[in-house]
Amino acid sequence: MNEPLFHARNISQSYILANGWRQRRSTLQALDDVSLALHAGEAVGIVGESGSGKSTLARIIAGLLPPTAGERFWQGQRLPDGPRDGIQMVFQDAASALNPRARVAELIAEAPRIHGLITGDESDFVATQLSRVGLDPQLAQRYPHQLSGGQRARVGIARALAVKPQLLVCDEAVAALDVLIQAQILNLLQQLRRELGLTLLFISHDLGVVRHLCERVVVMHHGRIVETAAAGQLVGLPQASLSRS
Ligand SMILES: Nc1ncnc2c1ncn2[C@@H]1O[C@H](COP(=O)(O)OP(=O)(O)OP(=O)(O)O)[C@@H](O)[C@H]1O
Repeated sequence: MNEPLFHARNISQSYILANGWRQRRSTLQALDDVSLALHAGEAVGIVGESGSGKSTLARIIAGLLPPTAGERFWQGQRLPDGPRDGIQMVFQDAASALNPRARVAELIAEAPRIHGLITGDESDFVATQLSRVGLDPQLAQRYPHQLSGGQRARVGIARALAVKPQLLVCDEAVAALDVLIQAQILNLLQQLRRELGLTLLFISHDLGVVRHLCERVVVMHHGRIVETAAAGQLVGLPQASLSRS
């Protein structure tokens, strides 16, 4: 197969914990030598029980957390620590991920403005981004608390896409939504993936959600990748190993 779009190689992550009143320190190994390659245009799911390291890996891939060990590559070139426009993240709880004091227009326009990606009128740019995720452009003047959960999730996706990423990392992006809205957001992600040729990394504790969207599924357990399979082949995986503890 050709060069992956993105490659995380031998990633490990330890967190230092301060325990109790004596502040004794201990180390928690959240990721242990994880490698993952993503090819352009594919949708890969990561499933695993609570605490298996999914969010830690997502944040490292997105450059929001420097790993204790390991390297990231973009089209074969080693990436320095830190975020980059080509990789964006959509978070579980759009309510807390979106600045409550910023209007939707500002939430969407801020990063592309800084990166010089808005060439014409800024409100037209925002309207286009909102329409693309199925939102009425008039919502641009609202604050996050004036939106429904589903609308906030769409704003979170619009904000991530506004800087034209090639890789979208979704960390439990639909977990906080009710089932009907979840299905709508999954369909939107599917449609955007096709339209924009996105590569998707979709993290969830729910195998059903992952199978809806992804061709390939990676299973994590105790900070390691223990299985990689085509999504359809994971039908028989014990649900208990995926449920939240
Ligand atoms: N900032 C942090 N400081 C210390 N420990 C952390 C930190 N973030 C995560 N951990 C620990 O690292 C391990 C992996 O956590 P992580 O959130 O990556 O797992 P997860 O699979 O995403 O879990 P969940 O499905 O519950 O979100 C857990 O034991 C967690 O308690």
